[in-house]
Amino acid sequence: MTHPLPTPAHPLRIGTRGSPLALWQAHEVRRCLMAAFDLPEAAFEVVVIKVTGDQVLDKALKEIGGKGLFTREIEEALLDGGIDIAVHSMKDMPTVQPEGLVLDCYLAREDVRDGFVSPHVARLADLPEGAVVGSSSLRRRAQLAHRRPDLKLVEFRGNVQTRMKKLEDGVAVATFLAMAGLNRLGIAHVARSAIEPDEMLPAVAQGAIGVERRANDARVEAMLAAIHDGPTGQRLAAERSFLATLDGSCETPIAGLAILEGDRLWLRGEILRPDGSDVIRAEARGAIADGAAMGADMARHLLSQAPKDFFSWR
Ligand SMILES: NCc1[nH]cc(CCC(=O)O)c1CC(=O)O
Repeated sequence: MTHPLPTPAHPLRIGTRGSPLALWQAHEVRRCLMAAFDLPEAAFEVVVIKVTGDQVLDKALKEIGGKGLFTREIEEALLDGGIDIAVHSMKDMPTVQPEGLVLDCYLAREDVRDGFVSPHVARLADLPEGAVVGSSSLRRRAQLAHRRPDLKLVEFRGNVQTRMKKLEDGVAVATFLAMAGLNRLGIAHVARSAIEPDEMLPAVAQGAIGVERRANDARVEAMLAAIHDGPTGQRLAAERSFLATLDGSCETPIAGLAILEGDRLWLRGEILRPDGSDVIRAEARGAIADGAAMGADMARHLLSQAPKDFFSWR
């Protein structure tokens, strides 16, 4: 390191949302940096930033206007210099960052699968005819409606505890949470089973933590390079290029997953109508270095297959 490292007197400020999962992720980034540079905990300061998306719990996310809802205030703090890095769930991140910010550091990816959460039913396939399931994710709702048109879908938001209470109260018999979040919070047991990607393809970048920085901050750039996970970067390059070409966000019914197989990359993607009446899927295999091009090609292929009115909900 040619740059001075942070010290307890001049700590590196890590910006995050205040949810339990977001805090865990910020502390994980701190742990990685402490280990990489042999620094004490006091060389870092975790700064909690309130974001619009966390304060509006009574409305469906898509009503309050999706993109950047959980990130805007954090990115403003980063640009203003109030924080030095920002930690995000990559699943929630738009594919384009504001001028002056860069998002190219990813920690090693967690479990990418969705978890099936239910006090009564062991697996997705065991849901009885007409069962009520709770989810506010446009992707999960569309995938379920497609697979099981008999199910009744209700909106479900709030933290894990709130959702578990709703299940106990009988508001729904099951819901879905990313296994990554449950694993990180040490509560994977609330999921009765993990849903394999061929049954429910996860959201692009699900399970990956990203660290955003100012483009002109060379010290932070060098520090983040030390904790970046290359394979996760290769997978997200393909998935996020797919998403970018579709012009989607985490609140649109788009799913995508890249898996590395030796020196090859296997990419799967799908787009759905929100009511599940239609799904268009594709998959491709190619060289890892071609991941971004594969993602864009796959997106264009899906778009060319989609009927004219497929995106009329946008
Ligand atoms: N959209 C909310 C969100 N963003 C990231 C995660 C989970 C952790 C991850 O995927 O990295 C979740 C909650 C969920 O889908 O259960």
